[in-house]
Amino acid sequence: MEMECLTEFPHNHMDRRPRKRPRLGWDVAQPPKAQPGMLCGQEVGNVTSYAPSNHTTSSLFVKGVARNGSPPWRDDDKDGHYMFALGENLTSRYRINSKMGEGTFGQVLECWDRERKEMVAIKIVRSIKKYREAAMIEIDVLQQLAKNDRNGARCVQIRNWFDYRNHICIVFEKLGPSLYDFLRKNNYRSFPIDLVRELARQLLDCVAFMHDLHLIHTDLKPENILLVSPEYVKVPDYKGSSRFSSESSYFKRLPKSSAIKVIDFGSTTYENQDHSYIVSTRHYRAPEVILGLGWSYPCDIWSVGCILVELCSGEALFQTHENLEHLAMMERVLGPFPQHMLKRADRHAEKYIRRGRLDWPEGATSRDSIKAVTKLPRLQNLVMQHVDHSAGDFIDLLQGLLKYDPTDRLTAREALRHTFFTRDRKP
Ligand SMILES: Nc1ncnc2c1ncn2[C@@H]1O[C@H](COP(=O)(O)OP(=O)(O)OP(=O)(O)O)[C@@H](O)[C@H]1O
Repeated sequence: MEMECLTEFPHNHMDRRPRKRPRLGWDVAQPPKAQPGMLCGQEVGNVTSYAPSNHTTSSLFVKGVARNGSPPWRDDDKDGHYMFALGENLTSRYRINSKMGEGTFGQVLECWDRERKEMVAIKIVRSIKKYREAAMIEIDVLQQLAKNDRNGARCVQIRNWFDYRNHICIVFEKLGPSLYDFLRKNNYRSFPIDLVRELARQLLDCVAFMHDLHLIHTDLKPENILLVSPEYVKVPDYKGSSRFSSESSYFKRLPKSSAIKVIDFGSTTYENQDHSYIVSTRHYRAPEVILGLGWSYPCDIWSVGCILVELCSGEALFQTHENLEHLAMMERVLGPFPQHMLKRADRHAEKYIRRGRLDWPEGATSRDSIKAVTKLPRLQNLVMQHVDHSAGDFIDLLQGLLKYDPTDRLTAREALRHTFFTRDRKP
């Protein structure tokens, strides 16, 4: 089999399913006030020496500009994002190399750490009170995860954090592309089932680890699962190619290593907190969240179920932006909701329910919406379209992860004992 080995996975973010806001270029505002890089945080992990790196010596200045110091002060953009130029410093310790991503909380920059002599990923949180506060909770969670995960193999490792010009900055080990980046670059081709199994095992292991610590991630999605390495191979793939296909569609990419880590603990919550508000990114949101029934650990398990279907089919399972359509899609793929869940729906969700059943298709907003729901296959058929072997085990696992009633849903530990993982498979 012909294989081409490549190393770099580009981080460009054009997306036909845009969930992250595309960012425009930054402008340069320049009040003269230059502020030194203020390092208020603490080194995290097994680094023994820590020296604040906010001092610069005259030898580092070139024509009055601190080569190893901080750039002149600039205003943030209107959303509170930090403005930067590639190549300049973020404190004297870190040099900005490229932009890796952006989310609701801020931007993630690839930076060179002069002290540890390695590339790191730094999340620069927006200078807005609620995001700063959420970042402090994320730091707390990251430190707790690091303390309990000795090998640091499941969750991204925090290296350091500091408060710089009113932006909380969290320094992470640098990881590779997200599973979503990978699917997108692969023209949304599915992953082979043996790879899905490896990814599923690690993801469930991470979720079980977090749940044991009484933590609920609440935002599991392919964007928040990163491959550790950017390396991939190209293998021939003639499935679905036509004579009009471009050459790239005859090949598909496969990661060289299946190792993954979970990121983004900005929405992580403790089990004993109030769980009535809306959580999760739409496509991965559990029915109890939509129906306002309250949620707990099982909402992560539902997200894992949706993610695994997406990895095996290449496409998000519930591509919708609307509650009633979303619930109707669930019924199409998984069968009718239990009456007792619809009866308990809160006041906001009552409008989707009529005489004890979902108000569908009567309540649909358009014909297109009805079409989008009707074209969805049953779960079994969807999996059978993409999986040749292990389909039975995989379907059974998914049915356990996607149980409507959260109390019936598999726990992460139960899922790890499922025959999809344990059955002896001779090569
Ligand atoms: N350690 C890392 N290594 C490489 N890339 C990273 C790392 N951490 C984050 N990224 C990239 O930056 C993006 C945004 O990161 P993250 O999800 O933590 O930000 P966020 O603002 O909390 O996002 P969200 O809007 O999903 O809450 C990720 O999708 C990923 O592409």
